[in-house]
Amino acid sequence: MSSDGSHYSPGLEGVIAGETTICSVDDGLRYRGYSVAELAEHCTYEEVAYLLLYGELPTAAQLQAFQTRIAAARRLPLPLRDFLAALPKWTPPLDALRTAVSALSHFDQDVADNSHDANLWKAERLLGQIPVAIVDHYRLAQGLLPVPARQDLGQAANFLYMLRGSEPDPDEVKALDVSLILYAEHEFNASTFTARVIVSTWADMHAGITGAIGALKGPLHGGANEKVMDLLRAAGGPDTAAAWVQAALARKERIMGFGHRVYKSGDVRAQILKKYARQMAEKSGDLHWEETAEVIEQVMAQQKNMYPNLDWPAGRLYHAMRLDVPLYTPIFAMARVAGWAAHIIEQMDNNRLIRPRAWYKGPPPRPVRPLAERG
Ligand SMILES: CC(=O)SCCNC(=O)CCNC(=O)[C@H](O)C(C)(C)COP(=O)(O)OP(=O)(O)OC[C@H]1O[C@@H](n2cnc3c(N)ncnc32)[C@H](O)[C@@H]1OP(=O)(O)O
Ligand SMILES: O=C([O-])CC(=O)C(=O)O
Repeated sequence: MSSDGSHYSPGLEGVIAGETTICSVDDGLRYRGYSVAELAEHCTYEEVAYLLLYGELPTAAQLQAFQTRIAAARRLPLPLRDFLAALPKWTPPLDALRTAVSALSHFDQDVADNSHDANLWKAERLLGQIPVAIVDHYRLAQGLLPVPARQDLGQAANFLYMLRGSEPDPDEVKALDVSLILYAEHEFNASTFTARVIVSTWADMHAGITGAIGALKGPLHGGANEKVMDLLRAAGGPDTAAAWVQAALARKERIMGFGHRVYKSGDVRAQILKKYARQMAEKSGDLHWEETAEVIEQVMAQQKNMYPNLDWPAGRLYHAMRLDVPLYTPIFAMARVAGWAAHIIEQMDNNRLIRPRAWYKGPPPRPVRPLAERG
């Protein structure tokens, strides 16, 4: 293929860069053929993670065994916990998680085994370890002792339990669980594609997921959910939000939580999670930010024909649940690890090195002048 740009699409927009059986975005969002709306209504995050990794929804016995294996992995090697405690207090939780996943590779006996089975074992262990890494680091940074994980709780409930050290509220567990399901997978998004590129060199699961967390950080991708509350606070309230967003658009600012590379007329996940964000705000007795968000949605639709993505309700939901903002992108990572791992396994099971070409726009061929002749 020539490098003259005839196949070039900036940002790879619209380019089919691989095959997958995990997720489709064309006919509504589906994981392995199931609509996310149905999965969010009828399943738990663990059922969905099993579906993504193994290709089918689990039977009750398969789910029980899967949950037991994940729960058994819910602890960190002590040297890693000590290292997390030693990080500067201002270390962003997502950066600490990226470091933790990289460090976990040194303690995993199967790190160099890229077989299908070993990749599944490593994925299950990471499903158990990642929430612990997030919460242990968070508590240690606040001078609090980590709370040991519970074996009897699902991912959402155990996360809230470890964070607060108290029995989690069932409504909060359900809302967080739905957000984890909706965040779990999304085809060839930037972080998943990063993971696939990394493992296409025959690196390993931990390398792929460490890189994926790095890619997730940016505010054009996972980092957007941490910007939502800043934006709402800047907008002030329902009475000032329209003028604020119009002025922000006039300044050519991006409204975080709006727009999407694939969805140009709305993201079904944002509709699903909006209901939970509102319910949780009602429960907290404060609808101020829901009402402010409503005004911003109207202005964005009218003026830009642009609609919310999943990060928009997720930021508000987590705020209504009294979670600190720097935990929001780590929660995205804790959910997306199922999708990342499924894609890593799919890539490695049928691998070809991912190595595209670039359209060269630099200087034409020219001779090297010896150092003494330059200047
Ligand atoms: C779960 C997720 O990770 S979803 C993504 C989360 N990210 C965000 O919410 C960040 C805000 N959104 C954005 O920046 C974008 O919509 C993206 C990056 C998500 C997708 O954008 P792309 O498909 O690459 O479109 P692109 O960045 O080329 O933007 C096209 C035009 O729309 C504008 N635009 C895109 N998103 C927004 C936005 N949120 N607010 C205002 N304008 C926007 C751009 O400024 C650009 O305008 P121009 O043509 O006048 O320069
Ligand atoms: O698909 C994308 O570009 C971004 C993403 O991860 C998502 O929407 O969940």
